[in-house]
Amino acid sequence: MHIFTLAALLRLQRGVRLHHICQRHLHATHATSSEWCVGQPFSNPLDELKKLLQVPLIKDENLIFKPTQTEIRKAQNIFQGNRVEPLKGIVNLDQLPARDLPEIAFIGQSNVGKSSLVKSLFRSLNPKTNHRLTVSKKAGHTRTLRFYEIPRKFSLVDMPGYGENMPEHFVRSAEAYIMTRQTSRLKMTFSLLDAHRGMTENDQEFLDKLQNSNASFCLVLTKIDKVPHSHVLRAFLALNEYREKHLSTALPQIFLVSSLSGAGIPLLRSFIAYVTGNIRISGH
Ligand SMILES: Nc1nc2c(ncn2[C@@H]2O[C@H](COP(=O)(O)OP(=O)(O)OP(=O)(O)O)[C@@H](O)[C@H]2O)c(=O)[nH]1
Repeated sequence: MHIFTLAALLRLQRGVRLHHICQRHLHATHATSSEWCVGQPFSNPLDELKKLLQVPLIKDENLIFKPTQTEIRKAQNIFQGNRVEPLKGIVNLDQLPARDLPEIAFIGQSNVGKSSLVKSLFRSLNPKTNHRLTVSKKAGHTRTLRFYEIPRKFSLVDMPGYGENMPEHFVRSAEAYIMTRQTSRLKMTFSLLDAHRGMTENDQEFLDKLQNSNASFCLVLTKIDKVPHSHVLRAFLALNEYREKHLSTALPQIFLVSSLSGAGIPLLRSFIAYVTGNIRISGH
């Protein structure tokens, strides 16, 4: 039986030192991006990583968000079957949208893949959004808070990145939005980290700020297509260990995604639909 509830997850802390276990039990592998189970209606890339370890990757499976295929399809319909309205980018918080919708924010180092992820969540059936959401190899491309609204359901907020080419207004725009908006509309902040680069000092600094702010946040490893599974596993375990030691308010679930291949995207859509109150998940 699932015991997953958001409130319960926020209280949970576990003390497993998986990183060290990993060093002893990791199978050598050169599996590549194409081997993530992208085509399956429900596929959590974490399931692929489990095959690389001889010990459980997750101590308590009950903590993992596991929607049914019907629930995943419902979430899919919300993202792909509705009109998406890209709003004008803002920098000043007094210009925040007035509409009373739940909001979800994506934050992370510049170039980590925030815009690509938002684009991937809405992909294909919304050509207008695809057109308006631009990505770039150049770090620091996104300069403003950009809201993508599904009317009457929720808004996704793409943010400028911290680190290289960070806009000078970052602290009073992006950071202030996350720290203050959580008391009203912001339901979850997704903190993105690059599976290829691993966690950087900038990431640690920002995650520590999130922890101290009591924001509801969870971690996402991006670009999992870019490196072998063994590399993703190491990045996952290092991040999980940091979470267990330092980020007691982060949700235990770490999402793995590739905006390029689509791996992990249906699961993330379901989670967003769930935390914004747009679908119910059985047993949770
Ligand atoms: N291989 C791979 N490349 C990706 C993925 N997601 C993003 N990228 C690439 O990474 C670069 C940066 O992507 P963006 O989505 O613009 O990153 P961002 O975090 O919004 O960047 P800033 O606007 O600089 O903050 C682009 O060249 C993307 O094509 C992914 O899942 N896999």
